[in-house]
Amino acid sequence: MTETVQPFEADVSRVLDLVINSLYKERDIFLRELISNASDACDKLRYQSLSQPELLETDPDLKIRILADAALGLLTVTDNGIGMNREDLCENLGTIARSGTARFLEQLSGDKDKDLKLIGQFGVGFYSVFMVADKVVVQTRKAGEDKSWIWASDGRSGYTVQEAPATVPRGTSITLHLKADAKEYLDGWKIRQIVRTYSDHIGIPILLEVREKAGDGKAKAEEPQQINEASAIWTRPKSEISEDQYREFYHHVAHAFDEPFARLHFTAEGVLSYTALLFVPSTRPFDLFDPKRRHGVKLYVRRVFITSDLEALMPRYLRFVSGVVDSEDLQLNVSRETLQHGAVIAKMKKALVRRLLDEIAAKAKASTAASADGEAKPDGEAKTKSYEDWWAEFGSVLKEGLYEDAENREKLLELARFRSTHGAGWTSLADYVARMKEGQDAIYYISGESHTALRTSPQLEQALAKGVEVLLLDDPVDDFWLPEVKDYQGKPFRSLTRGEVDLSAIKAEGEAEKESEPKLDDEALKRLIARLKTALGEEVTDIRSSKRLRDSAVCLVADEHGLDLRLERFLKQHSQIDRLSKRVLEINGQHELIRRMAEMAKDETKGLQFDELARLLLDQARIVEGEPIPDPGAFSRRMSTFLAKGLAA
Ligand SMILES: Nc1ncnc2c1ncn2[C@@H]1O[C@H](COP(=O)(O)OP(=O)(O)OP(=O)(O)O)[C@@H](O)[C@H]1O
Repeated sequence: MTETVQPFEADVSRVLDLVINSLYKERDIFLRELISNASDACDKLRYQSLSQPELLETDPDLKIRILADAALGLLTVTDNGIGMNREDLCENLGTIARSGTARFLEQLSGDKDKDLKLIGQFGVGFYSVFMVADKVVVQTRKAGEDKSWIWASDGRSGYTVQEAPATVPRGTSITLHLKADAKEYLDGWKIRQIVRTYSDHIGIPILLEVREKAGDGKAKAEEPQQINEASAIWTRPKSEISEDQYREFYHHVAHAFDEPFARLHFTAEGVLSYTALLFVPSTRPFDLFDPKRRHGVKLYVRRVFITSDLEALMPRYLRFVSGVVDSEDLQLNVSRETLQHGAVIAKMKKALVRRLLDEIAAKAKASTAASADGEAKPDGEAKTKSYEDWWAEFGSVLKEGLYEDAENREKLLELARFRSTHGAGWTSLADYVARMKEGQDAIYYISGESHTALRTSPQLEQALAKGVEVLLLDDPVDDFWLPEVKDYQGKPFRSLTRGEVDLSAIKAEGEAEKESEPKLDDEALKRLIARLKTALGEEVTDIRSSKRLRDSAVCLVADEHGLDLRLERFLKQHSQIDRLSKRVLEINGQHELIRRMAEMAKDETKGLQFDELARLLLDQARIVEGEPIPDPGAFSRRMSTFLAKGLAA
């Protein structure tokens, strides 16, 4: 019975093209992908058999077999795991199920080197077989089902699925018709070398059988031999695991292909007994902000895989962590529901989070020490990322913990890095506090869309003149944790764009007071403010003399009890609020324009002109703040009128 060829989903075709054309030099990885999938399939079956032992049929010893048949030019990888039915085949091998795929494809630039790096991070899975095979046949039967299926494809036109004429053993068998230039994969030595390099961490036996072509044209068979250690890597002593083995295991569990940034491997004994082998990636996964992102930490109970998406095991803000936690205490047949709310998981989570944060802190410390040394790193270390570079990719996620996890807030604040007016790089809060000026009792910050634009905000003029450091917060998540966190080491966080800010108590050496310049006296200021209030009436909540401005004439700030300016804009953009609230307008009594306006305010014949100027001033403050001006046409007319007057004078 033949079936018509079904086309691959568009994404699959694109990924196939990329894989075949760009990863050519690394084609050994196809075998790693097949073994990785086979091992996952065995894990899934072992778990399901806990509640349905009959699924194991008469074949309970889970294993992976590789058969290299030189006479036929075929390489077959077989597992007796969970298997696939017709729907599984179409869904898993005809589409790309992974949620980040679309974003991954969007990020491809057409620049071969860059794309290669991306593909390396993404992982290519099953489709990598088409680098070495011009035809692939999958025979499979799902555990507990009678029907067997055959899926076949040349990796170009699409695929066919049909029911197999005879029942096949449970599990999946994938046969590659090797291309003429890929016959090296029939060599036992080559296969052993690939398995040693990439798949040595696999916890179930991998058996290899090689059939060579004998002189008489007939096949000469070798007895199948086990070619791996077949012990789960996390159960082995640390001293016996090489860096390469750790890395390959990380690639397997995380479905990632970067260097891990940090690793945690330990066994806890006592009230709770478990082993954890966890990894922190160095490159941000594509789907880090995808709500459907699969959870990265797998739960095992006494070496049996249980689940890979137990939310209770890792907090959301550590969703980039992947690896394995293997418990000795849990019941094997306990339901997911019970696990999710169980005390054992909660306790493990607490300990895991603490140790992970400590490990990241150790990385931060080592990275700072290394950059302070300024020594050239040995070759092996050159690849490791600095903590700051790592933070740039993962900081926004970790900062979610500042409002989600009050218990670890202190640790997270120590880990956090920010842009600030002190240099171009990142700073820690500890370093900020160490640099605070005499008389300074708060950590000043300003938040907005980009730290480069923030550097020239009028609201930080006084602070800059006094040498007071200001954090430049340009990550939207900052607006969410700040209201919760309030202080660091007893020093409150203080926004420069909200409420009244008075820096006069801060003593700063060599402070260049603008003493020489004339200043409006209190009386004149009061009068001007009253006059501005009549002109701008309903448009602002208040008008006051500024203690934060130095060079600019005006700026906007939010009410002490209102939302910070940027948070409000952010909420509006995301339709969480209908409109922005009214602002406070601050004026700089030392600015020439403000002084001239004070003069103008005394002259009643210039009333209309004053009103126009006041509106122009307010619009100017809005523009600097990046806020919309309500009537751009009127703004432009006023501007032209005053410019023309200025030129005529
Ligand atoms: N030997 C197998 N037995 C059972 N299911 C399999 C087997 N091989 C592949 N699959 C199914 O096909 C899916 C797609 O496999 P593929 O290798 O392309 O992606 P993946 O394993 O999900 O992720 P990655 O690309 O990172 O390896 C798997 O998730 C699995 O459901």
